Amino acid sequence: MRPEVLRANGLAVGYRVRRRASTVLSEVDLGLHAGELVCLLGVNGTGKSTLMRTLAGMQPPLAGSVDLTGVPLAGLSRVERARRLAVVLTTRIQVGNLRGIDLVELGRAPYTGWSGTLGAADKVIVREALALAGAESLAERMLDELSDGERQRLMVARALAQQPDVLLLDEPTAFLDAPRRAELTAMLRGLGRATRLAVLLSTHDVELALRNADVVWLVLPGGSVVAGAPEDLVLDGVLERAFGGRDHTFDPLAGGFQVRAQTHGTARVTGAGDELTEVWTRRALQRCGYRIDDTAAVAEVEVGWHRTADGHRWKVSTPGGNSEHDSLAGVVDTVRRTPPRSATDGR
Ligand SMILES: Nc1ncnc2c1ncn2[C@@H]1O[C@H](COP(=O)(O)OP(=O)(O)OP(=O)(O)O)[C@@H](O)[C@H]1O
Repeated sequence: MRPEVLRANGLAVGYRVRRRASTVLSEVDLGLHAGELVCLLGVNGTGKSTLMRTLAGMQPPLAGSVDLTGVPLAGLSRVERARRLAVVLTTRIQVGNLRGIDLVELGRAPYTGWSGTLGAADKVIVREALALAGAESLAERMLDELSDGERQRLMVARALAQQPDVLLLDEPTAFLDAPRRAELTAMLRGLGRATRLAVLLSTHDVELALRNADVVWLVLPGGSVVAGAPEDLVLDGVLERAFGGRDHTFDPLAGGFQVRAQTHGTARVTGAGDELTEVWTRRALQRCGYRIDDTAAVAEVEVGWHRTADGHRWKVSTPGGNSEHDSLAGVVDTVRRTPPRSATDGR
């Protein structure tokens, strides 16, 4: 069993407003292990940032305690804490006249003493951190000239330069484009495997978390947190309960969210032998508000396809007649012109 590097014991997190406790999450009993990538998921305002800040020692717990590498966090000095735990928050940093590398070098502060002078070994660690975060090309750039995503990568590099046992990141992918998000998540996962760094990151990117996390901590409505393998949380229906809403639903087959569209009727998809075309044909029909049921006795829309020399050709049957198309845009256009079920009822 990998050693536990961070533990929440009966933790309650929240705020004191006019001396009254306002609890956001309670009875949090969770452990983070060396080398593990844990993603913290939950809908807006459920307490992810509050939990992160409490685990990082940036705000006091309302009850319970946090242990860092087996030692109560509350008993550690700032320097001892900074050598074991690094935090990356989304709050915009106020930067003066600093280059990228100057920011990353600040990550060595817990090791350089009062002088802040970096030795040769510190400089190697800073360069390594820049490389790991994919931020080498940003080293000489001025911080106030960088995009949010570029600055975020430098913040991750600064945290890595701290050489912590535990890395906490609050929505680190918020400012990143999709490839950069996937890249950063994969890098953090790889880092855990290579260096035994334990990473806890909060994110709204559920699909990315499901594909990458070793464990998901899921904040449930009502203020509790459950932990489990991502696949188990999907199969148990817990994820749908946490995220499903009036207007959207979590599709456990696709592993993603769908708008709960008003159903225009039923569609049958009859093409076969080309999985990719099948998936995107189904998605196009769902986007138009159709429920897909290939075995339905009655369907308002039927779509089949076959390969052609330069692509695909789709055949569409609707109550209005049959048509053929060279693209899914043509299919969607035709299907959208099909009256919804209520209008065709009683024909
Ligand atoms: N300083 C504060 N004082 C009192 N209540 C606060 C304070 N900061 C946040 N809250 C409340 O605590 C709850 C949890 O907020 P938190 O920011 O932790 O949620 P979150 O899950 O991180 O949200 P999001 O996904 O929107 O970032 C919210 O109801 C919020 O209004």
